[in-house]
Amino acid sequence: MRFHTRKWIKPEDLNPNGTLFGGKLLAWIDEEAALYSIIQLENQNTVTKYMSEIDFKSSATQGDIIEIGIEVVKFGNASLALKCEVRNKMTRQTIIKIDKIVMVSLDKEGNTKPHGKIKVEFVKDRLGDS
Ligand SMILES: CCCCCCCCCCCCCCCC(=O)SCCNC(=O)CCNC(=O)[C@H](O)C(C)(C)COP(=O)(O)OP(=O)(O)OC[C@H]1O[C@@H](n2cnc3c(N)ncnc32)[C@H](O)[C@@H]1OP(=O)(O)O
Repeated sequence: MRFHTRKWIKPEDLNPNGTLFGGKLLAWIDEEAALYSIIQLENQNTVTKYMSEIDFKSSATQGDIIEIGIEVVKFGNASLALKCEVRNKMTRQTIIKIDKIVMVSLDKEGNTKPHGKIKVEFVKDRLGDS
């Protein structure tokens, strides 16, 4: 799994108990999954369809640095299934794991649109040699 994004936990990210607010973390994960999928599928009209069980294994507190990892589970027809792990950058302790996030590629009318992708592509490969 590649951990693309790091976040520094600030006061505005905390719940009243002084630990990382779960909703904030889910918003970051959703954005990460959306951006990853938009780039992979080369379609800005890509939406979150499904998230499997969410298991908060540990928390984070102010000043912690966390990192968000995404890995492809499966390229479907219009869908892209991902898995996600968020961990503490320093301790490597897992904060959350989501086994399946399904993103779906849509057309301008909001109907599913086959994306035609079968494997992870890297931007450098798309640019070619020129
Ligand atoms: C270069 C950089 C540019 C940057 C540029 C930035 C642009 C900045 C834009 C940011 C964008 C952010 C986006 C954020 C993410 C949201 O916030 S998205 C908002 C929340 N999500 C929604 O509103 C989606 C609402 N749902 C829907 O509209 C409809 O359910 C959908 C998505 C059109 C799908 O309709 P449907 O009838 O279920 O379609 P269906 O054909 O049955 O299924 C489609 C696929 O989903 C799969 N699926 C359906 N249900 C399930 C399920 N329960 N479990 C698993 N898979 C399922 C199916 O198996 C199928 O897979 P494929 O066989 O095609 O591979």
